[in-house]
Amino acid sequence: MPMQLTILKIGGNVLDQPAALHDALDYFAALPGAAVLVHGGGKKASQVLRELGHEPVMIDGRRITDAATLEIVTMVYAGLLNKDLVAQLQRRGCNAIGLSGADGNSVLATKRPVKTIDYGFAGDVQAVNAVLLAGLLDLGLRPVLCPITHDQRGQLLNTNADTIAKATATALATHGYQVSLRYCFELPGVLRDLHDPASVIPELNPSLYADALADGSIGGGMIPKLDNAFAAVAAGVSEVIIGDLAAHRAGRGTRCRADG
Ligand SMILES: Nc1ncnc2c1ncn2[C@@H]1O[C@H](COP(=O)(O)OP(=O)(O)O)[C@@H](O)[C@H]1O
Ligand SMILES: CC(=O)N[C@@H](CCC(=O)OP(=O)(O)O)C(=O)O
Repeated sequence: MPMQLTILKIGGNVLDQPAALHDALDYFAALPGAAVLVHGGGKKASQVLRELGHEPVMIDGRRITDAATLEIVTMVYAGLLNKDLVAQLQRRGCNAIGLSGADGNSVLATKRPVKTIDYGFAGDVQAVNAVLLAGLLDLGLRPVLCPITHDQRGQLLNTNADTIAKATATALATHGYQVSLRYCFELPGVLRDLHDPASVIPELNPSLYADALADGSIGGGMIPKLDNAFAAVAAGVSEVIIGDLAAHRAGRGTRCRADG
C-alpha cells in the first residue's frame, strides 16, 4: 500500500487575507496522513518591494529577480512568511518545520538561462531531496517549503512556488508516496470567464488548456499553475486539484487530467 501524502500549496492572496489563511492552516493541520505545505507570497513581496522603492516586474506570472529583489524576496519568503506559518501551525499542534531550498539541500535549482527574457536570479528546479523530506515525514514532522532555492555554489535563487509544489509532488510520487497535489488560491477553480465565479471548469486536460490559452480565457499566474499541474499529472502524481479552500474541503474545484 503506497503511503498517502497531501501537498497543499497556498499562494499570495490566501497568505494576504487573515481569515482565508486561518482556514487554510486549520485545514492543513487537520489533514490525515503525511502532508507538506508549500507557500508563495508574491503579493506580500510586491508590497514590500514597492515600500522599499522597487517596482515589481512580472512576466507570465514569473518575477524578474535582480540582486536587490532577490535580497528582499529572501527576507519575505524564507524569513517572515515561512517562520510565521510555522509558528501558526505549531499553535495548532502541528509539528511544522520550515525550510528554504538551501536547508538540507531540499530544493536544488539552476539560474534560469537567458533566452529572450532575462529573469535574473530566478531558479529552475533541478532536484528535490525526497530522502530528506521522507525522513522528516517519518519523524512526524510537516515540512513547510518556501520559494527560495539554491544552486549549491552559494547562490540563492527565487523560484515560482507552484513549481516547487510540482517538483516536490513529483519527487515524492517517485519515492513511494501516493500524492494528492492541491493548489489553493482565492477563486473556486479555473474559470471559463474570470469575471464569473460560477464558471468553474470541473476538469481540464492539456488540449482544453491549449484552447483556453489561445482564446485568452486563461492568463497571468494561472499559466505557471496549470503548466505545473499537467507536468505533475504526467509525472505520476495521483491527483491535482485547483480551487479555493471551500472547493478543496467539498471535493470540488478544477481537476487536472491527462489527455484522452
Ligand atoms: N481562467 C482563469 N481562472 C482563474 N484564475 C485565472 C484565470 N486566468 C487568470 N487567472 C488569474 O490567476 C490568478 C492565480 O494565479 P496566482 O496569483 O499566481 O495564484 P496564487 O494565489 O496561487 O499565487 C488568479 O488570481 C487570476 O487572477
Ligand atoms: C520566480 C518567481 O516568480 N518567484 C515567485 C515566488 C513566489 C510565488 O510564487 O508566490 P505566489 O505563489 O504567491 O505567486 C515570486 O517572486 O513571485
